[in-house]
Amino acid sequence: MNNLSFPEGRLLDFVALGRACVDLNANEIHRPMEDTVTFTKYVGGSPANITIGMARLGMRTGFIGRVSDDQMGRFIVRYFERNGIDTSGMITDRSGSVTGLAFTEIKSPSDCSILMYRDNVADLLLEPRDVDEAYIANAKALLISGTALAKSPSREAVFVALDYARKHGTVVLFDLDYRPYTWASPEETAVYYNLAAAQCDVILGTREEFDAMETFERNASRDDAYTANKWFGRHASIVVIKHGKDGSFAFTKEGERIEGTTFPANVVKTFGAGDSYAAGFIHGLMKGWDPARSMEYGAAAASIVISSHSCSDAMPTLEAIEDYIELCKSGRFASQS
Ligand SMILES: Nc1ncnc2c1ncn2[C@@H]1O[C@H](COP(=O)(O)OP(=O)(O)O)[C@@H](O)[C@H]1O
Ligand SMILES: O=C(O)C[C@@H](O)[C@H](O)C(=O)COP(=O)(O)O
Repeated sequence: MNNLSFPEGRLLDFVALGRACVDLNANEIHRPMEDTVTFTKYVGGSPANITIGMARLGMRTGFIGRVSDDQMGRFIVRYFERNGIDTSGMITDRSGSVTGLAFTEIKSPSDCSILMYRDNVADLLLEPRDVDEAYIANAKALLISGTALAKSPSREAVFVALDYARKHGTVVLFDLDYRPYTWASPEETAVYYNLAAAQCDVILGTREEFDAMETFERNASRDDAYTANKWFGRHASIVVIKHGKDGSFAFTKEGERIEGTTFPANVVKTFGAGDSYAAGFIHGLMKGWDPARSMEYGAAAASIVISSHSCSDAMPTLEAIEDYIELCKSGRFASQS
C-alpha cells in the first residue's frame, strides 16, 4: 500500500505532458561522437520514454504535446500509436518548428553524453489552449516534466495542466528532468521548478536535479531528508531522490525513509535509467504497491534499459521485469565485465 489515492473510473491511467523527440544513439559505441558515423533513430524525450514504459507495463496511456509537421513528428506519433498510446492530445505544430534531437555518445559504459539540438523545437511551443481539461479530468495520473517549464508558452501550458489536475483530483507526478542548457539561468530554473513542485503529489529527481531547485536555500550538505520534507507541507506525499548506481531514497509524508535497491546490469550506456525507473516505480504506485516494491521494479527496469541500446524501445514489460528480478535474486545473473 502507499499513501496516494488514484481516482477510479477514468478512461486513461496515465497521461504525460511535455516533449516527444528523437534520440539518435551511436551505433559505433566506445568511440567519441566525432568518429561516430551511424546512429539508430528512436523516439526519445524523457516524458515520452516514461509514457512508452508505462504502456509496456500494461497501463492505458496518453500524451499531451506538440510535434513537428514533418517526417520526425509523424515518426513519433506512429510509434506511439503502435505502442497503444492515445495521441488525441497531441498537436502537429505548423509554424515551421522542428523535432528536438538528442545525439548520444557512448564512449564507455560509464562515460556517456548527450548532444542536444533544440533550437525552435515543437515541444516548447505547446500552448495553454492545447491542454484539454476533460482529457486531464479523465486520467488517473498526470506526469509533468521539468524541461517543459523552461520556456513560454509550454511553461504556461504546464501550469494550466496542473490547475486542471488539482481541480479534478488527478494525481500529479513531477519528474524534474533538468537539462541545464534549456534554461536561461539557475535562478529562473529554481523559481519555476519550485512553483510547479508545490502542486505535485509525487516528485522524482536525481540529487543534482534537486540541487538545481535549491538555489535559494541553505542545504549545503545536500541532505535528502531536508529536500523531501520541504514538500510535505504542500501537496506532496512521496519524494524520490535518485543517486545513480548508488540507488535511490523515497521519503513519505508519514515520515518514512525507504532505501531503494539496485540490480546489476551489463551497462551499455547510462542514459535512460531515470525514465525506466520512473515507469517501473509509478506503475507500482498505481497498482497500490508500497514504495519499496515500486522502487524495486523501477530499479530492475532501469538495469534492463541501461543494458540495451535505446531508452524508449527497450522499456520492459512486467514479465521482463519480474524475470530480471528473479534472475538477480537467484544469483544466476551473468555479469559480462
Ligand atoms: N550503473 C547502474 N547500475 C545499476 N543500476 C543503475 C545504474 N545507474 C542507474 N541505475 C538505476 O537507475 C536509477 C536511476 O538512475 P539515475 O542515474 O539516478 O537517474 P537519471 O538517469 O535520471 O540520472 C537508480 O536509482 C538505479 O536504480
Ligand atoms: O530526454 C531526452 O530528451 C533524451 C532522452 O530520450 C535520453 O535518451 C535520455 O537522456 C534519458 O534520460 P534519463 O532517463 O534521465 O537518463
